[in-house]
Amino acid sequence: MVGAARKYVFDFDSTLTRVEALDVLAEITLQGKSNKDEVIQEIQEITNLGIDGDISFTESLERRIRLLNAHKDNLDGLVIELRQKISKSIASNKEFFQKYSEDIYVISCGFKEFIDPIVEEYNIPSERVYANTFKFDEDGNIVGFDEANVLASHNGKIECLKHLHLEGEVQVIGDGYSDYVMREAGLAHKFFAYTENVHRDKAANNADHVAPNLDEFLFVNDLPRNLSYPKNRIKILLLENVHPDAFENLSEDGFSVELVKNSIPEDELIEKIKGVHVLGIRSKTQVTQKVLDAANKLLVVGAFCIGTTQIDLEYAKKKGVVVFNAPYSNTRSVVELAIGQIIMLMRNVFTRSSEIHSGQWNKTALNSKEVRGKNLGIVGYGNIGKQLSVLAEAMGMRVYYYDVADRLALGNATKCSTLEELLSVSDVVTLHVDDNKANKNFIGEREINQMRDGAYLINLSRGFVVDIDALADALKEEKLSGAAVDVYPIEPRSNGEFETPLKGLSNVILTPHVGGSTEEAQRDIADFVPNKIMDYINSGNTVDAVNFPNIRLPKQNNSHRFLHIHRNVPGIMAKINEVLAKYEMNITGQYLSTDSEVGYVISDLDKDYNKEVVKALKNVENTIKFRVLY
Ligand SMILES: NC(=O)C1=CN([C@@H]2O[C@H](COP(=O)(O)OP(=O)(O)OC[C@H]3O[C@@H](n4cnc5c(N)ncnc54)[C@H](O)[C@@H]3O)[C@@H](O)[C@H]2O)C=CC1
Ligand SMILES: O=C(O)CCC(=O)C(=O)O
Repeated sequence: MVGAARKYVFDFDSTLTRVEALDVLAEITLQGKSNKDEVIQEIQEITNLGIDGDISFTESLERRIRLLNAHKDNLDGLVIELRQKISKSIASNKEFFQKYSEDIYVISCGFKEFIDPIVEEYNIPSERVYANTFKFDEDGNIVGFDEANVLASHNGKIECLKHLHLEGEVQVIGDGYSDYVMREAGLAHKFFAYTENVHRDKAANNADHVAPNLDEFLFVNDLPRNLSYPKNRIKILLLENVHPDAFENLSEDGFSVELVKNSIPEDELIEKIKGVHVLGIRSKTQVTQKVLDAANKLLVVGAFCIGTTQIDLEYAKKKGVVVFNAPYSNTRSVVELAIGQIIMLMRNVFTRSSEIHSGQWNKTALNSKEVRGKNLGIVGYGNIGKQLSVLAEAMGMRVYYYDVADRLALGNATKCSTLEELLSVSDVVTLHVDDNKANKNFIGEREINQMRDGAYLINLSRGFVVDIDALADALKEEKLSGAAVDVYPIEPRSNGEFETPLKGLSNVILTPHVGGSTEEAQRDIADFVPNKIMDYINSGNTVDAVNFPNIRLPKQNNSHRFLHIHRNVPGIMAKINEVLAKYEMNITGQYLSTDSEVGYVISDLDKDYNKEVVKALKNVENTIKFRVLY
């Protein structure tokens, strides 16, 4: 860690706090006034003009104080509000302020009356806070400010810093141009543009370093910090148009997120994955061995869907890459579409509709049937199959199901012991088997021939499950009365032209893999998967991972957390603890979970650690990945 000679000069508004204090004061003083919104907007505009140096600071201050119409009594309320609005990463790094208090200064064009009580809690005494002071009249109204204070004048921060005669390297951390000018004037050695709350181009473009939060500032200076690796340095790549909430959730937590609309082919992904820590995909992107080999930083893959066979799960595990999916978020959406398709097929609705679209009136009951009393055959009685079973029974259908696993029958559903049995009794067969590659061509010519003449087939599972040419032949030969297909053996990476042998066939409902594409499902996925990702990145928890031993260990205060992923060979745990003992680390919590291939251990340890221990743990034989969390 760096010696105490360096001095740190912090701005207050929008740096130490998330807000501009005078804006908050305006909210308080203008409460209930009819022109509140206009006045606040005017104050904000004047604030920004002053911060960016477009009007003189003195002018900006005078104009704002006039508009504020504030009283001394309003200041207590302001301090209470500001305490709630400390910048997130400032609040989580209190330790730095406590340890380096003697070297920390606040130079602000705000007011000591509200800055002092806030920074006092961060161990910064009033004598190291340089700011303006208010003028009050005898009734306590704020009527102005001390004009003699250099900070009330344009470029006052330069004068203030000059008078301080600070020794050692001086670093300025602030969001505005008025902070940068101290560096420009040659009084500070470095300027960090602080963008956690507001990104001002003028400050960022002139900065020696842009710090999206205090973690970044502490990281580049190798100072004590809450997170060993700042979140803004964690790169997340989200493909296939995942719901924008996912971007919001992950960006809000501080990660650097890139959103790409479509899926990308293997050769492009091999390039793009370099330096990426988290990859988010849906069903199209293939995460192959080659992609995983190129992924030099990859920690997690989030499948924003149910299916995960597009990812080489075993190889990912071998590389220490954890995979999460959203096992239930779109279940109901698929079920509702299946229900709709059963009715539409049996009533021949799409045929009747197409006729009218082409200018033909054909009122007929021919081949139009109620679903009540008909036999529905569900193949794959998992989450989707079971829910469909319940809804179909509520419509009066008789449900039969077949599953390779032993599944409890819901309601009055009848279990079939073979696929053939199910096919022979069903008026409608609907496929909900999982995306296991062993299910390729599971329904082919032979199986279709085992179906009842005039039956219907629905495939909402995966395209490769059905031999699509055999299905097209059966429809053309009128062995089947209709089909609904949502998934295809080969699907395009992005929206555009598409061809299938089923195109143009009568009573065939074709949809572009939208079984799970409802607003509700996509929003739920965009909440569920990012939460799993954040839980793993921030805490190391792997509960609900699809390819990894599951662990959850509650966060402990005043400890460091080490995550160690290793090949599951005998004696590794002993070796890890041997290293920890050698470096006199006190273990305050430890949890190991293994499967046949890998072991994953989380260790919580006493506060301070020697950096050599990190090297030693990485060097333990059979280590796959090692990460210090905090
Ligand atoms: N069209 C779309 O947009 C969507 C499609 N899906 C597909 O639906 C599938 C099913 O989803 P869930 O019900 O959540 O999965 P699940 O894993 O809960 O259920 C799948 C069931 O299929 C059974 N199964 C697997 N192979 C079988 C076989 N050959 N014969 C009989 N049973 C077999 C399994 O034992 C399991 O009970 C997903 O894997 C995915 O491929 C899921 C969501 C959206
Ligand atoms: O909507 C998607 O991206 C894929 C849906 C799907 O097939 C799944 O969840 O497995």
